[in-house]
Amino acid sequence: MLNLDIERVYASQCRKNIVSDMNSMLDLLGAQQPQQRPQEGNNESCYQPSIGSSQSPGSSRPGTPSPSSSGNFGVQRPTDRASSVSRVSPAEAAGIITAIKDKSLEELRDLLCHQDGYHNLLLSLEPVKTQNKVRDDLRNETLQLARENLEKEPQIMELRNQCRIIRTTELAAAQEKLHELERRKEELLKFYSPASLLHRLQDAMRKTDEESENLDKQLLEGEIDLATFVQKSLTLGQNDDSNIPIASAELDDVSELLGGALFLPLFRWMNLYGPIYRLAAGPRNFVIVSDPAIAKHVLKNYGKYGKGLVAEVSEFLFGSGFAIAEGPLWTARRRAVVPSLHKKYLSVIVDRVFCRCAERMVEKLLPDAISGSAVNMEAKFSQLTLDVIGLALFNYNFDSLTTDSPVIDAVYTALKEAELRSTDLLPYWQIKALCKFIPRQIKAENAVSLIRQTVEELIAKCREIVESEGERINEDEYVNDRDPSILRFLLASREEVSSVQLRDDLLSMLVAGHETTGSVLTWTAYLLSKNPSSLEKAHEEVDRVLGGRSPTYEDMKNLKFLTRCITESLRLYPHPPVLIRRAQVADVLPGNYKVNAGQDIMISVYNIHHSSEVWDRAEEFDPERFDLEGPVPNETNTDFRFIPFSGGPRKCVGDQFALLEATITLAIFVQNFSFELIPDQTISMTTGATIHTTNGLYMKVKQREKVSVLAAAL
Ligand code: HEM
Repeated sequence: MLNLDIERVYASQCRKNIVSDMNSMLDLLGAQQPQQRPQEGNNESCYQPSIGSSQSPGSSRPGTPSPSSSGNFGVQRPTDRASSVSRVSPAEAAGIITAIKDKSLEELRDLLCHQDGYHNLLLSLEPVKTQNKVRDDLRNETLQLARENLEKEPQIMELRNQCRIIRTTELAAAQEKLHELERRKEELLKFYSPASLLHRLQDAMRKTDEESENLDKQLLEGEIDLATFVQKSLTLGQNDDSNIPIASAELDDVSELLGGALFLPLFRWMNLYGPIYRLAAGPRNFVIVSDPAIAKHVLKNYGKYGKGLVAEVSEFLFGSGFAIAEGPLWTARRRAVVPSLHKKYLSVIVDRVFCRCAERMVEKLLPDAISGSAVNMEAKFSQLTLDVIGLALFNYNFDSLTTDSPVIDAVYTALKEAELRSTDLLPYWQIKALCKFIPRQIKAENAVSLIRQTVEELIAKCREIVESEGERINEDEYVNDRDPSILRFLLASREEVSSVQLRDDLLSMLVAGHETTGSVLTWTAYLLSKNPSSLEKAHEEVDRVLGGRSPTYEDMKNLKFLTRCITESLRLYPHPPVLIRRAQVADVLPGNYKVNAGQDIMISVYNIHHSSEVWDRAEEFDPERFDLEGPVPNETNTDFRFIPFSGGPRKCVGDQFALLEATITLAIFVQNFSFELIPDQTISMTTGATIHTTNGLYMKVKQREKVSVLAAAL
C-alpha cells in the first residue's frame, strides 16, 4: 500500500516534471526561435527539443541524463523556471497533459529516460510543430536573403570602385587647378615685382625710342601716310605681329571694370583705338571687336571659336546644358530643342501665357496707379518674365508677381552668381573645395540644388503623365492642349535623353530667357518715357490695332511701331552687351588681324550698335530708323550691324519667342497705362549677363481709358 502510494506520488511528480520541462521547451522555442539557430540553442535542459528536422535526435545533445546532473533526470524543476511556466497557454498545457495523462508509470519513466521517445512525443505536439514550421520558413527566407546578398556583392564592389575613382579624379582635378592657380599667382607676382617692372620699363623705353625715331623718319620721308603713322604709333613698343592696337589699360582699370559696367570703358577705348584692339593687363588678355565684319567672321565660324570663358563661369548652373555645351552634344541637343519652338506653339503661348501674365501685371499695378505711388518697373518686368518662362517651359507657375518663394530666391541667387563669376578677376570658384567654405558659394550651391530639384520633380511628374497616356508626337507642329509647355513637347517627342541633360537644357533656357526679356522691357519703358512723341505713337497704334481687346499672335504683324520700339531698345541696350568667344585655332580676321589659338575675344555688341561708323545718329532712340513696312531687322538683313540675338550657328534659339513676348507685354502695358519717370532719380547702368539699372527704374503709372473696338474702327 505504502509502495503503491509512493509510486502514485512518484508518477504524479514525473508528470509535473514533464509538463514543466515541456513548458520550458515551448517557452524556449517561442522566446528564442527568431534569434537563434538550432545549433546555437543553450543547454539549460538536457533534452532540448530537437527542432531541426535535419538534425538526428541527440546528435548535438548530451548523452542519457544522469540523476546526478540535477537530481531529476536532467530536467529542471518547475521552481527553477517559475516565470517561464506561466508563459504556456492553458490550451497548450491541456494538450500536453492529454498526451501524457493516461501513461503508466513505466511509460512515463521511459519517456524521461529515453531520448527518442521523449523526442517523438515532443514532435507530435501541435505548438512544437507550428514552431518548427515557423523556424523552417525563417531559415529558408534567411538563406534566400543571404544568397541574394551574395549575388549583389560584385555590384557593391563595382560601386565602391567607381566611388573611389570619382574621388581620386576629382581630387586630382582640384589639385591640378590649385597648382595652376598657384602658378598664375607666381607669374603675377614675378611680373609685377619692382625689379621686373623697372627692367621691362627701361627695355620698352629704349625700344620705343628707336621705333618712334624710325616712324618719324618714315613719315618725314613720305614712306608712310598719316593714317599708317597713327596706327603704327599706337602699337609702338609692342613686340606683336598681330596688327592689333593695344589699349593702354592698367591691371587696376581692368579689375575695376570687370566688376562694373565693363561695356562702357570698352566703348571709350573703341573711340581711341578703333574697331579692334587688345586689352592686355597681366595674365588677362582680350581682343575687343567692335566691327560688324569681324563679328560676322567670328560668329559664323563657330568651329574655330568656342564659348570659352562663358562656359567656365556658368557651368555651375547650366551643367551640360546646350547653352554652353560644345561639339556633338551641343549639335544633338540644339537639334532636339529647336523644333519645340514652332509657330503653332508660339501662337498658343501668346494667348495662354504672354497675355495672361501681362494682364496679371496690370492687375498688380492698378493700386499703384490709383494711389499714384512710385513703382519699380524693373522689378515688375523681371517678375513677369520669370512667370512667363516658367509656364512656357514647364507649365510651372512661379507666380512671382504675387508671392516670394524659395525657388524664386534661388533663381535670382543663381543668376546673380553667374553674373558675378563672369566678372571675377580671380576665378577661385573653380576650386570645388573652396566653395564649401565661402558663404557666397555655399548660398549659390544651395540655390542651384533647389532649382535643379524643382526642375527634376517637374520632369518626373511630366514624364509619368506622358508615359501613362502613351503620348507620342504625331504631327510637325505638335502642341498638347492641356500642357503646351516645351518640356511636354520634348518628352512626347521620345528623344533618347537623360533626365539630367533635359534638366540642364531647360535650365539653360530658363536663364537665357528670363532676365534678357525683362531687361528689354525695362529699357523700352525707360526710352518711351524719355521720348513722349514715341509713347504717343505707341498708344495710337495699340488703340488702333487692338481696339481695347487683348492682342493675338495675328496682331503682331500690325503692331509695327511697337515691334520697332523693341528692336531699337535692343540696339541701344543689347543683352548681353558683349559676346565672348575663344579661338580654338590660330586665325586671321578680316582686316588681316592675327589671333593665336586660345585667344579670348569679346565682341562688343554695344560698341557695334553705338558706333557712329555703323549708324547715323547712333545715340538717338528712333524706332522708325528701321522701315515700318520692311522686314523686322536681324543680323542677316543688316549684315551684322544689328546683332542683339548674336548670329551664326549659336544664335539665340528664343529670338522669335522673345520678340513676341516683349511686344505683346508692351502692348498690354501701353494699352492700360501712360507712365512717366519719377523725377530726380539717377538711372545708371551696370552689367552682368544683361544691362540693368543700378538702383531700379521708378515710374508713376496712370490708368488709361481702354479704347473700345467700335471706337477704334471709326
Ligand atoms: C530679348 C530677349 C533675349 C535676348 C536679347 C537673347 C540674346 C541671346 C544671345 C545674344 C545669345 C547668344 C549668346 C552667344 O552667342 O554667346 C543667346 C543664346 C541663347 N538664347 Fe537667347 N535671348 C533672349 C531670349 C531668349 C529666350 C526667351 C530663350 C528661350 C526661350 C532664349 C534661349 C537661348 C538659348 C538656349 C541660347 C543658347 C543657344 C546656343 O548656344 O545654341 N533666349 N540669346
